[in-house]
Amino acid sequence: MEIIVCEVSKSFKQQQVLNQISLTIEAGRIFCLLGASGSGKTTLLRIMMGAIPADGGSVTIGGIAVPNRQLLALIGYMPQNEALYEELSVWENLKFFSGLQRLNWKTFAAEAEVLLQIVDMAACKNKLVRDCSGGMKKRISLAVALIHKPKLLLLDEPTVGVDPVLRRKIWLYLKQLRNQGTTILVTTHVMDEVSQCDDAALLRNGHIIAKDTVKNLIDQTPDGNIEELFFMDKHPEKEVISC
Ligand SMILES: Nc1ncnc2c1ncn2[C@@H]1O[C@H](COP(=O)(O)OP(=O)(O)OP(=O)(O)O)[C@@H](O)[C@H]1O
Repeated sequence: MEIIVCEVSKSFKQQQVLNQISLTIEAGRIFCLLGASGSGKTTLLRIMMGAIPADGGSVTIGGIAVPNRQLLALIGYMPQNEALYEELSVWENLKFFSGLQRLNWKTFAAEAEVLLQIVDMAACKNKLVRDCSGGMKKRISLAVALIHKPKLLLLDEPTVGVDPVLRRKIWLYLKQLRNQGTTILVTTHVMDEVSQCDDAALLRNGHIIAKDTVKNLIDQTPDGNIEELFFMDKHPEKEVISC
């Protein structure tokens, strides 16, 4: 599902976080939104799915203007801070969220087993979420976002705190989903993650300072390090103080 972000702006009180952001995310690609902590990645993601309103501009997903209740059924959202029920087990959480998406039992059970294997939580499926570690909660949250096989995945820093072996497994799975036509948007401030993606946009001081295929972005740098593009920004604005 193609996402078109058109001149989106957002301020919190006096602080302008997003300044007329325009961006097209092509369907069936893995797109990375890269920016420092506090640069507005989560804010943009939340506007894209209609969780918070923009002050100006518009977002369409698959040609439908956001916010739209029907669209939500097609989106899998993994927030940065897990929104799980601590008093329920891992399995019960998956069951609860699949119920919101009206999955029947058989479809749910088959999909849940597969996802728990992928995020390496199959052996802990009866554990209460409150007894899980931060990294485990992250993995459960990813499984929750995927349970209804969404056409669009919005993943806010999905692999933070995940060990390298599992991270590789998760990326392999995301690429498999991409190959089946799922559009995936991930935010990160970790450069390594960008290389897993097809396209990337760099967010700085409320602006997109570069956007292209990851390959083309790497080719623009002297040493193959996309991070360099932040230093090569030709229009550095006054640093935004975010606290
Ligand atoms: N509801 C809110 N009220 C006030 N300020 C907010 C709110 N949400 C976000 N902000 C501010 O907007 C700025 C951007 O925050 P955001 O969470 O979008 O950044 P981010 O790039 O996702 O950061 P991180 O990588 O640390 O998660 C920050 O300065 C943050 O404090």
